[in-house]
Amino acid sequence: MKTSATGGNDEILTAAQMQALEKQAMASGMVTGIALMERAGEGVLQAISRQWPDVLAAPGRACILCGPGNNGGDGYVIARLLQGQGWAVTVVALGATDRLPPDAQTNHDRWTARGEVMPWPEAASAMEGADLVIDAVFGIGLTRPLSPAVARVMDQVPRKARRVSVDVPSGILADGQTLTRDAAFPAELAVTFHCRKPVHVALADSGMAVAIADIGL
Ligand SMILES: NC(=O)C1=CN([C@@H]2O[C@H](COP(=O)(O)OP(=O)(O)OC[C@H]3O[C@@H](n4cnc5c(N)ncnc54)[C@H](O)[C@@H]3O)[C@@H](O)[C@H]2O)[C@@H](O)CC1
Ligand SMILES: [K+]
Repeated sequence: MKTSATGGNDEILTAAQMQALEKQAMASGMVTGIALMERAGEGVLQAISRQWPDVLAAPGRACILCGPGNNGGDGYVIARLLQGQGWAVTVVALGATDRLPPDAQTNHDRWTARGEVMPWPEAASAMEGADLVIDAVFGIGLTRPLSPAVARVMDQVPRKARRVSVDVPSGILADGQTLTRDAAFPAELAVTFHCRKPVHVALADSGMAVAIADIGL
């Protein structure tokens, strides 16, 4: 199996088990959600560097697709970190950006102090010519098939770009059940957190690179 571990461990947790673990860690005061989100964003960049050592060394143009939950929050962290490394970053948001969960909202607001957020209908033009496309649309919170408007964008992701999914490729359920619409982000690399979720085993077997980022849980 092509698992390039960047930390984490060998267990496999379902989405519900992972959510419970994060909740417990935050409730115990061991870590805050905002710290976990920052580590998640940093972990994705570290995993990209390990997968393709040349990519981050030569800043280019990145497009980050951000969803309505905490997976989107990770995307806003990545946008800020990439911009700090000299990348030209375009962020595209799915849905309203004033009703995000608190940690995602904080990172959205940190991003908008630095750059713009484009609305979802502009996703295809925003991705055009990008060297790196990051999928932070849905993670372990996905519960149903992508809407047609989201599925269409997944088909338009430029294949010349390096394509990275945060946690789980959007459109695929972390626990591996099949959805009625099979559109999903065409990731080359998926970077998950703490440990793999059930679907990462099958994704790695199908040839996708899967990295595990240690977020200190
Ligand atoms: N503080 C935290 O909770 C952390 C969360 N992390 C990230 O947060 C992700 C989980 O975040 P969330 O639980 O907010 O969930 P997601 O961000 O995966 O999904 C957001 C919301 O989208 C809605 N949804 C589900 N399927 C949909 C569909 N097909 N179309 C439209 N809307 C749909 C659901 O209501 C869901 O809550 C993880 O995958 C990981 O990337 C990491 O940042 C680590 C810390
Ligand atoms: K994702």
